[in-house]
Amino acid sequence: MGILVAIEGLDGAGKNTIVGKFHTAAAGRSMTITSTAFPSYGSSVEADIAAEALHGEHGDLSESAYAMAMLFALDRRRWAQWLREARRDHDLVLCDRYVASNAAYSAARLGQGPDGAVVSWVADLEFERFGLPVPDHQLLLGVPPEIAMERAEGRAAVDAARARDAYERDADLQARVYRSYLDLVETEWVSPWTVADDDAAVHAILDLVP
Ligand SMILES: Nc1ncnc2c1ncn2[C@@H]1O[C@H](COP(=O)(O)OP(=O)(O)O)[C@@H](O)[C@H]1O
Ligand SMILES: Cc1cn([C@H]2C[C@H](O)[C@@H](COP(=O)(O)OP(=O)(O)O)O2)c(=O)[nH]c1=O
Repeated sequence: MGILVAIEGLDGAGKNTIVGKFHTAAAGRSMTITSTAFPSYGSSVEADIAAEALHGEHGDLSESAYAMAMLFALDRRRWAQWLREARRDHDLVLCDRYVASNAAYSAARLGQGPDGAVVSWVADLEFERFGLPVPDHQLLLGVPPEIAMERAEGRAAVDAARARDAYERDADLQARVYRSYLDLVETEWVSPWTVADDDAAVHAILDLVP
């Protein structure tokens, strides 16, 4: 039985990059590791519809914070059993975004705090009703909005497939999402958090593996 760790942060913070660093570092410590990423584009219709909405399709769908959160939650629900089995079979299971993404982005969109209605709704929906495992630990990449946005812009400039979506273009939203994440950290939302970046983050999390 290993630990399930959610990696959180803004668009462009470096989540995908750090997952690669975890795989390399885990090999050096001969521990078993597996990872996944949400939204799980290409393998679930809900994730694809959410992405299309964020890129301007489906009329005003992306205007509804609750509709978007439900799509992301339904996408994740498909992975509930995989996640439980992965934690049983590996020392470390990483999720590039997890339920806290839904909490942070929804709260930011609706102008609510960590005790607000949408954050409780997300936790109840995903953990209680959909049976997703509560993460053992959560890592917030402490990269502030200005830097994360620069990185996302740089990525979009070299890779047309990574054109920025409605959330990524909205500097004000990114600033509010970062604040929401810090609120979740401060209230230890659902499990303990570490705020770190780069190698320090990798070492801090690997040291938690039993
Ligand atoms: N520690 C870092 N320092 C500088 N640039 C980085 C760092 N980590 C990632 N990047 C770059 O920033 C961009 C976004 O990284 P990525 O891992 O795709 O972010 P995310 O998955 O959080 O959206 C990429 O172009 C990546 O090469
Ligand atoms: C997984 C997830 C993402 N999001 C948001 C965060 C991102 O801005 C957006 C798309 O996810 P993102 O991680 O940016 O996907 P990609 O980098 O592969 O395009 O959706 C939520 O609001 N809730 C969620 O549960």
